[in-house]
Amino acid sequence: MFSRDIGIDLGTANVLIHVKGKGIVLDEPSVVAMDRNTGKVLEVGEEARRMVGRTPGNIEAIRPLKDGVIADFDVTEAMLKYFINKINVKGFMSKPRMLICCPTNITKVEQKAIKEAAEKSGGKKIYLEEEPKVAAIGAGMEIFQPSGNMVVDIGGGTTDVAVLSMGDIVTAESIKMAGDKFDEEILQYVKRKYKLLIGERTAEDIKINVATVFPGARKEEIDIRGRDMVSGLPRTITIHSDEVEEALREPISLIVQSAKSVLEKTPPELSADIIDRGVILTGGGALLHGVDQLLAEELKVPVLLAEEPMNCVAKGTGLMLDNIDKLERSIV
Ligand SMILES: Nc1ncnc2c1ncn2[C@@H]1O[C@H](COP(=O)(O)OP(=O)(O)OP(=O)(O)O)[C@@H](O)[C@H]1O
Repeated sequence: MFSRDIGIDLGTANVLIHVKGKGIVLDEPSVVAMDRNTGKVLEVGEEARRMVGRTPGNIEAIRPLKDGVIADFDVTEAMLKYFINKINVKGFMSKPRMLICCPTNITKVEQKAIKEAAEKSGGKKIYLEEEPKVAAIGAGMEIFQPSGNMVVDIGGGTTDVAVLSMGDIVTAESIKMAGDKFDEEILQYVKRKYKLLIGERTAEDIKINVATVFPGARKEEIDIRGRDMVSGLPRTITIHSDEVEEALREPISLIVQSAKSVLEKTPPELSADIIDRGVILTGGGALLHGVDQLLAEELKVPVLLAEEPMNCVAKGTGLMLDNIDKLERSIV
């Protein structure tokens, strides 16, 4: 018999759904393709992502969550319902309880709206939880002990830095600098340096395949294609790791600064624990080459990359659902 509780990581870049007793059952990009004229949803998730930058005039591929906030609420609601229905085609979950992790900076009105959307998708009771806390739990940190744990969660839209103790956030910061902005910086760099226009997907390929943020730590190169800004014709160039390191130097320094400022506000006893336990990196952006090395050098504490960093929040919702009856009192 299947359990009825589900956990949802409603991310800027990806949505993951964890069903109690089954694990992660859905992992899809947060993209919706719509017909501009009729407002009809055409595709959701991976199929819609393939269309980004390749749609004809009447079709639009939308990312409804941007910069860690909900940019288009109706589309977010449609996407959430689509994914919940997708995992529940056989109707095995009637009236599940849902634990949803959504961007940190959303307003009370948006929180209420997400709850309503989840209720309309069949949820019996909806809980919302803060992302860094769930990411830390999913990364295996013992956050319920009276000791300091620090997590840096680098997603698509936001980076959340938090120090947790006894199950709660002690100090935290959330900045709108994460994976999407890295792509944008790479795109702008190629435009400036080579007068070549490239798409978001190409910029992401560069980031994943050749980028590093630790000077000299990676020596790769990749051929990329785009449109020459002068001739208007397609052109291929080769881009090297060192160039991408230069392009990402400023954006990554904002993440380093944010982590430093959280450490500066952390009570000394907890700081001492962080020296012993290290900082844990979660989120897809944590996979960016050299982030762990750079943070370790700058913060002067050990920095460890979580196992499967992109799944930490979804795994964390699963662990929280195991204790949901105990947690009911403490979460919204
Ligand atoms: N190997 C990699 N190297 C660098 N970046 C990567 C890698 N793999 C994935 N990413 C980036 O991780 C980001 C997505 O991470 P994740 O799924 O954790 O975000 P999210 O939870 O949807 O976002 P948010 O937490 O901001 O709402 C994307 O920007 C993606 O390009």
